[in-house]
Amino acid sequence: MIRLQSIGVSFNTPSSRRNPTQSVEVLRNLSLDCRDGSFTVVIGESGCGKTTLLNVIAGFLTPTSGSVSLDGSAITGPGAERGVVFQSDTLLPWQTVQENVVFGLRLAGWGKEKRAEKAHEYLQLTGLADYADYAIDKLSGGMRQRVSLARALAVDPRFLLLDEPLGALDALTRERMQEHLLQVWHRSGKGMFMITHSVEEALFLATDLVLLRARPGRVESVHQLEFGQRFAAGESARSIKSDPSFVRLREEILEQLLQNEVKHDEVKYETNKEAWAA
Ligand SMILES: Nc1ncnc2c1ncn2[C@@H]1O[C@H](COP(=O)(O)OP(=O)(O)OP(=O)(O)O)[C@@H](O)[C@H]1O
Repeated sequence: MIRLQSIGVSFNTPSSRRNPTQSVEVLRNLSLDCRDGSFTVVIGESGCGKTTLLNVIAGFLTPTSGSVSLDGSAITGPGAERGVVFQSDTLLPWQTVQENVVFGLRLAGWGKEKRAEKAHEYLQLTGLADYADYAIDKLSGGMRQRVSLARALAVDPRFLLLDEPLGALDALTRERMQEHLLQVWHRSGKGMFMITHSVEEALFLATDLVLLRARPGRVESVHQLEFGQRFAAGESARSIKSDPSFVRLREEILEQLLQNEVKHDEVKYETNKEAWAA
């Protein structure tokens, strides 16, 4: 289990001559548990500290206060047990799909045959088995994100940390990718920690939906959900997303996010209403 205890993060901002040591508090007293095999999704207004939180878990950033641990051992830097997938893929365009997927294994000294075996396993899991020899630049955005997912999974992490992995995709591809993510989560048994701006996506995927409140970033509420499990058990995405309990919760959370935002900025309320609902 990944455990965040009373995390605080402050950044020194570009200083003025009058106030050379200005610091901005981004996260305050944030505690959260990410259980093995759970699908934790974090949502909250822009700038509330979601990526900062992911960076703390990934070990890219040391918190100013508090502690972050994996099974009781302090996280002090990046580690193979926590794979990261970013919004824009970081694939090597001159290599094939398969070469990209086994990139980390090659660095770890795996032999050719074992690499091919692993690649096959994860290309199957992400629905890319027929594209192993394709060049990266011949793939669509959704396929590229699936390659990123397969590459992160191939080194067998305990947790996958996903920073808005579907944010750059068109609406239809995004829906398909949500389903893919749930299948991968269900079949691989990995713990997922994901950031999104879409309330519907968060509700559909999460077992643990975390709402962050901004300035400074802190946990507002955590919802235990089972819509994703229903999809994994065979119910269709459309049936789940149109279920009255899903729609009601979507509206409640949307309203909560908008209320939080309006407290900061009256104008934002109207302009952001559509974006949240996307
Ligand atoms: N290295 C840094 N130095 C100074 N300020 C930073 C740094 N990293 C992030 N911030 C600030 O911390 C705040 C939170 O940023 P973060 O990227 O974590 O928010 P977010 O919720 O992920 O935002 P978004 O939804 O827009 O991606 C922002 O105000 C940002 O400007």
